[in-house]
Amino acid sequence: MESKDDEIVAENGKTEIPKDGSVCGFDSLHRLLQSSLSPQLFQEVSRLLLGLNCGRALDTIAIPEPAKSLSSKHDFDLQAFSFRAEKESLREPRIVRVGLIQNSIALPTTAPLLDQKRGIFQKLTPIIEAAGSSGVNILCLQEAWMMPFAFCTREKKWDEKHGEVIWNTAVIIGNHGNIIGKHRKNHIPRVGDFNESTYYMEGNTGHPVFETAFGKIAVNICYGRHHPLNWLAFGLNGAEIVFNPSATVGELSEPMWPIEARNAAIANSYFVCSINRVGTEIFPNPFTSGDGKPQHADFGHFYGSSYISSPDSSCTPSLSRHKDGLLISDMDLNLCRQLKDKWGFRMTARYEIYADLLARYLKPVSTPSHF
Ligand SMILES: NC(=O)NCCC(=O)O
Repeated sequence: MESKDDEIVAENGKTEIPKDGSVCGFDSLHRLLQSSLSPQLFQEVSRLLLGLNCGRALDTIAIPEPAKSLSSKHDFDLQAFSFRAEKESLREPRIVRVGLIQNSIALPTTAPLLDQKRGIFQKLTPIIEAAGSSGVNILCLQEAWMMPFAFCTREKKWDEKHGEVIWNTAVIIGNHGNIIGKHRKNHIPRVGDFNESTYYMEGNTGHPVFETAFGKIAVNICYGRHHPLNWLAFGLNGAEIVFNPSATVGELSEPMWPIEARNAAIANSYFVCSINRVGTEIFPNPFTSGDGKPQHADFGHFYGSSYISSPDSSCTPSLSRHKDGLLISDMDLNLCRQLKDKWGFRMTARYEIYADLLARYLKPVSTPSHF
């Protein structure tokens, strides 16, 4: 449901941010534009904002009735698109259907941990069923999807089983329930309230790419999206789709969100699937983060807005800024090779120069003996 009831500009001239996390009463910027502009203007604005895929706007996919009714019954955003590739003479299209789920937590952070986990499982069940009934081949959830993003308070309340080295790990599960592999988050943030380095260490799994029945996939966990060489490494290892399960808040990163993943998709000729959690999570004990802000108990608004970027620079509209959601997309993986051939970024790269620079940059500088 869309409403325009929220005031956008207050009497003092300052922009008011709606407290429900909507974009002035709309689910997303795209929906705001759609409702505010004439169809012709909206089409032109969408072309400029989202780009074109093989010269045309993305097609939407007809969503099966069972998925539609789950979305209206459980009030989650549901959108579906399709990225095409040019027809090739030697290869058949390689179309894979991907689903991304964004969600808020189900219970207050003060509820017993197991109840919280159960609550999230319960709210995710219909969304996962909608993905299944839509024929999704690969489904990705957000970072730390089964818990509040509690890595702000620096408190540690767990038993001795968790006392040793911990990593933030994404597990890749095959379509027979088998574990295909895992990836441990490479870059751990120390920014704003993201005090994650208190909890877990930098990953040691490198940049694995998993060869699945549906394509070569990799996972770049959240803050890793700010590191272009991290994206590059997944590309050099052969990824065709890189998932970026995230947890980030509006005040910190929202202007960066539509840019970084899209740029990575372009620069590395692969698809990027960006997922962010939804909602405001409030913790029992106020905390500070050494950034001069007064102590506070909430993490700010996790702004959802999950979306998919393609190697040809087109992207889907994003999911809701404040509601749970499922984004489905078909993608013809032949597009990765086609864009490599067109732009030749891999061929024209000067890796030897960068390798040399990095080797020199990493050499220890000699320090005076009195240090
Ligand atoms: N979860 C996480 O790494 N968040 C860091 C903040 C950001 O990268 O926007």
